[in-house]
Amino acid sequence: MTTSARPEPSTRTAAGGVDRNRVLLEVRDLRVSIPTPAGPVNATDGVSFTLRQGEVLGVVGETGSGKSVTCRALLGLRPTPGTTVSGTVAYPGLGVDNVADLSAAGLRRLWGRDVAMIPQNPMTSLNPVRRIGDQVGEAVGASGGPRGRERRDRVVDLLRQVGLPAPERRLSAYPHQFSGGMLQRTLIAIAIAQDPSLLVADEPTTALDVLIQDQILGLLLSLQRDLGTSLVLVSHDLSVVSQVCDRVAVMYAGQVVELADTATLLAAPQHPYTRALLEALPAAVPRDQPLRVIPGAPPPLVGLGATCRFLDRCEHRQDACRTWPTELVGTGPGHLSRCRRAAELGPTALPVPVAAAPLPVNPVPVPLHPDSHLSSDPTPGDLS
Ligand SMILES: Nc1ncnc2c1ncn2[C@@H]1O[C@H](COP(=O)(O)OP(=O)(O)OP(=O)(O)O)[C@@H](O)[C@H]1O
Repeated sequence: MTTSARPEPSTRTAAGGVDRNRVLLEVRDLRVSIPTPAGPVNATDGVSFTLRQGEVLGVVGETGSGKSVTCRALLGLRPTPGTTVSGTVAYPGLGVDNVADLSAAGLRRLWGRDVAMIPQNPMTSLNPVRRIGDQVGEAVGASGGPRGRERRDRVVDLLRQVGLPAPERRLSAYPHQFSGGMLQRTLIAIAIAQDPSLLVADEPTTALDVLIQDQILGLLLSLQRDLGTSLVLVSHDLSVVSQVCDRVAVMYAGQVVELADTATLLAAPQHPYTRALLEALPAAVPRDQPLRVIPGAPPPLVGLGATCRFLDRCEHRQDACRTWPTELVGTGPGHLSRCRRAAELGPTALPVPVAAAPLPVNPVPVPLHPDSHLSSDPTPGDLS
C-alpha cells in the first residue's frame, strides 16, 4: 500500500505498529442535549468509556437509544446548532484533551487523518455528480496528501484494498453506477484514505442486502486488523457485534447500561436489558417457539431523572429500584452495569446465541453490478 506522510502527533509506534495497551479515546460523562419544542432531549446522558488502540468496541441498543448521537460526538459533531454538549471526548495520544475545544481547523485536522466515520446509508453519502475517483482522491489529498500520479495510484490502491475489482476502471464511474455494497466499499476507502487511528462505523450495513452485510463487516474487520485501527461499530444487532467486537457497550435511553468484553457479556450479562436483548435473538429461541420481544417501549428522553430507565420493562424490578439512583458500577474485571441487582443476576442458561459462522476476514472481491456500464467482469448478478 502506498503511504502518505502523516504529520505528528500520531498514535502509531515508532515501528509503525500500534500499542494495544495505550488508550486512544477517553469519553467522560458525555452529555448531549438537543433543544426541541417538548423540552431538551438528552440523547446522550452521562456516557463514559475508553477505547484502546487497535480495539473494536460495539455499541448496541434499540432505535433512539443515543448510539448515533454519541458516535457523532466522538468527532465533535452535534445534531443541531442549538445542541449543548458537556463532558469530555479526549484523544490522549493525539494531543486532544477535548474535541469540543477544537477550532474548526483543529476539527478538520482530526477528521479523516485521525478519526473517520463510515455512514449508515451509502446510497446518499456520496456526491451523485462527482466521479468516484475524484471523491476518493479528495480524501487522499486532504491534509497535504499526495497529488497527481501518486494520488491516483493511492486511490487505485485503496479501491483494490476494499475489494473493488479492476479499480482503474472505477475511477471515472459515478455513484449511480455502483451497487449499495460497492458504494459502501468506496466510503470505507474514503474513511481509511488517511490511515486514521479510529474508524467510527454507524450501522454500516443497515441499508444493505443481508448477503452483502457479512461481506462488508468482514472487510471492515480485515482492514481494522491489517491497519491496526481502532473501531467503534454501532449496531442494533447484538449478534453482529458479538462476532466482530472485543468489547460491547449496551445503550438504553441515552445511557450505557452495561459494558464488558464480548465473551463475558454473552455468558454473564449483568443488566436485565442486555439479557432481554440476548433472549430476543432468533438463535436463542427454539425453532418451534415464537420469537421473543421486550414488552413496552423506551421512555422519551425528556426530563428523565437519575433512577433506572428500564424499570417499567424489567422483569427483575423491585420496589427499591424505583428510588435507587443508578450509576455504572464495576461488577467484575472490566465489567460495568447500571443495575441495582447486577450481582444477583447469574450466568444465563442461553445457548451462546450468536456464534454464527465467523465472518470472512479477507476482503471479498466484488463482482460487478449488473447495471454497471463499466465492465466485462464475469459474475454478473451478484449485487455486492
Ligand atoms: N436533530 C435532532 N432533533 C431532535 N431530536 C433528535 C435529533 N437527533 C437525534 N434526536 C433524538 O435523540 C435520541 C437519540 O437518537 P440517536 O439517533 O442517537 O439514536 P440511535 O440509537 O442511533 O437510533 P437508530 O438506531 O434509530 O439510529 C432520539 O430520541 C432521537 O429522536
